[in-house]
Amino acid sequence: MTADEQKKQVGDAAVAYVKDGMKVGLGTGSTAAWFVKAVAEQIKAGMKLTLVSTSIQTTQLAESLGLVIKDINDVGMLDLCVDGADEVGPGLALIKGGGAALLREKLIWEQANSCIVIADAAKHVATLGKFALPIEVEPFAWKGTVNRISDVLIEFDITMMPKARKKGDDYWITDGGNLIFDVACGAIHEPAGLASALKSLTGVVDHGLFLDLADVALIGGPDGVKVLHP
Ligand SMILES: O=C[C@H](O)[C@H](O)[C@H](O)COP(=O)(O)O
Repeated sequence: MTADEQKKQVGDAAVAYVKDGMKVGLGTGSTAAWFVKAVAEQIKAGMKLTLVSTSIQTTQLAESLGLVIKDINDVGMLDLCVDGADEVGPGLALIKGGGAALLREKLIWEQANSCIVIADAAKHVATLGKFALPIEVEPFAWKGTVNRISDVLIEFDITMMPKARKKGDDYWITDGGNLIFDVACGAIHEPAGLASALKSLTGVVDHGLFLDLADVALIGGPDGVKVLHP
């Protein structure tokens, strides 16, 4: 079973958690895209949902499928958010942001009563950190911010320095107008400590550690979908 088949498998499986009348957050990325497509099928079949999106990319996909995306500020608390991840670790601690959507994703996740992460089996790991941790940085005075990020990383025994994400020769700019730096941590032994130390830095808008946010993980694989809880 290919990774893409597993992504479809979990995107389809997540639809079982969606009930008529719910307010639902749509995640970003190649896995979440399968969920968006499955939701579009449900709506075609008559289900009524209020939908919000975690990125411009997802809004474009949803609208191309005929879905209506509402402004999160007009919707209030969500019943459910379904999104992909780059790594799913112990306790359903996650690394997200491989698609640079981490800030809007985290805002939507924090405004949802229940969050489901969907991923193919290769992303289920014993220790977070093989996937480079994305950090979203305010562009003004970014060099100083990156120096302070590097100091924090050293405190956590992470010796790899932040690397600016680029699109060709240009810096990658997020939907919110910020820069992304990726850190090849290797292994993150203290995710909670690292998360709060990074978040405390002026200039760090947010980072891709999603801790204590996922309520359920659906992990794809040849033996079917595994359902995990924190
Ligand atoms: O910024 C992007 C998101 O956090 C994605 O959910 C994450 O990168 C996983 O994407 P994919 O399903 O394409 O691997």
